[in-house]
Amino acid sequence: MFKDKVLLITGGTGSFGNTVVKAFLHQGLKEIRIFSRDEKKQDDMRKKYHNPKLKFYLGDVRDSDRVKEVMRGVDYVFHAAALKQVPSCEFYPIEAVKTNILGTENVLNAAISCGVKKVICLSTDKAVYPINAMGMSKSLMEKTFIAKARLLEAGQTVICGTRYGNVMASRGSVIPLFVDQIKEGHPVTVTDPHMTRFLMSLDEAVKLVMFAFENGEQGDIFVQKSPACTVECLAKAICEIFGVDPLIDIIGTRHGEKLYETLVSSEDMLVAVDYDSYYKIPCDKRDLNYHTSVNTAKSLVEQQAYTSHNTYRLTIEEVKEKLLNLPYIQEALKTNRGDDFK
Ligand SMILES: O=c1ccn([C@@H]2O[C@H](COP(=O)(O)OP(=O)(O)O[C@H]3O[C@H](CO)[C@H](O)[C@H](O)[C@H]3O)[C@@H](O)[C@H]2O)c(=O)[nH]1
Repeated sequence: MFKDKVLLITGGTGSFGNTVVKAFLHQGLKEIRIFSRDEKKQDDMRKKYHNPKLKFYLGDVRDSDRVKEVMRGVDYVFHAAALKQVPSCEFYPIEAVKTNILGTENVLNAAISCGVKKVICLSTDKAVYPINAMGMSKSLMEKTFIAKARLLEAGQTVICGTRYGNVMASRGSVIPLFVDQIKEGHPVTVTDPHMTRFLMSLDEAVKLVMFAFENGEQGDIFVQKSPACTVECLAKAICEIFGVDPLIDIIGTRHGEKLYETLVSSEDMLVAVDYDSYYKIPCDKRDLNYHTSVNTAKSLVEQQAYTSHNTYRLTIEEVKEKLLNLPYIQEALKTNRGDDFK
């Protein structure tokens, strides 16, 4: 499917981009374009892979002209560029609007006008019943691509999306933070021990995008069924892996945080299609003339949302097993054995 094709990854120097590149660089693609803002990260990636099929383009999704230039000749887009830290978006919400919503609109407009075959937009569980600026901006990103998808005709760009839970050990997230705190001999800072988050690995995130890529039709959103754990359980599991006694500082919930996350809302569960490991939330293709369309909408009966509180809850042992499979943790354990941290 990828043979001789050009793939563009926006925000491609991040954890997701690196995992995709590792998985697809030797899969017969003609070119993988990495579009991102940070020249240092691009240079690091260039040196790391040292492969002529990997092309780097500096720029920002906020700049529509630049996005158009980079889009020429592209077959497929994985749109991962985003502001994704919850607390920082709370302080600078308009920055989240510019990158996550307007940036997405630029990417989609350019993709449609350049005849790109398919775009997969990466979203998050925080876009469902959003209470923080990051989630709200991602929710509007979803609305933006669904609205565009609804108007596109057969043969035009297909736009669909994926929603993730927390990707374990992604940059700036809690797992590397806890590991650093342990290495420095500090207590781990837990916001609320009872807070739950869906856990998925980067490999699973890439598999989800590939599932969406292979199965997605106009406006679909795909979600991976994922287990969850409490933050306390995660903190204890990491301490045990590194052989230190769990020293926990409770710091309280940060701006914009929820006790639990929702991957599929109660309303979307009514229409969600079950694919064993995934849910597909199809696009409601009706237009505004509701009185003329055949009524395909389901009545709003109470349906349980799919949340990190009601999904499978991992035990400490199970979290440890998942952590030990992460290259990040394996690397951290290689460089420092437990006794170094005490
Ligand atoms: O010092 C800290 C920092 C965080 N946490 C907790 O750890 C959990 C995970 O926190 P992260 O900062 O790793 O992740 P968030 O849930 O805030 O958001 C993350 O998950 C999102 C998907 O839901 C996006 O991928 C986003 O980019 C990513 O930061 C949260 O319950 C948080 O309260 C702590 O206990 N202590």
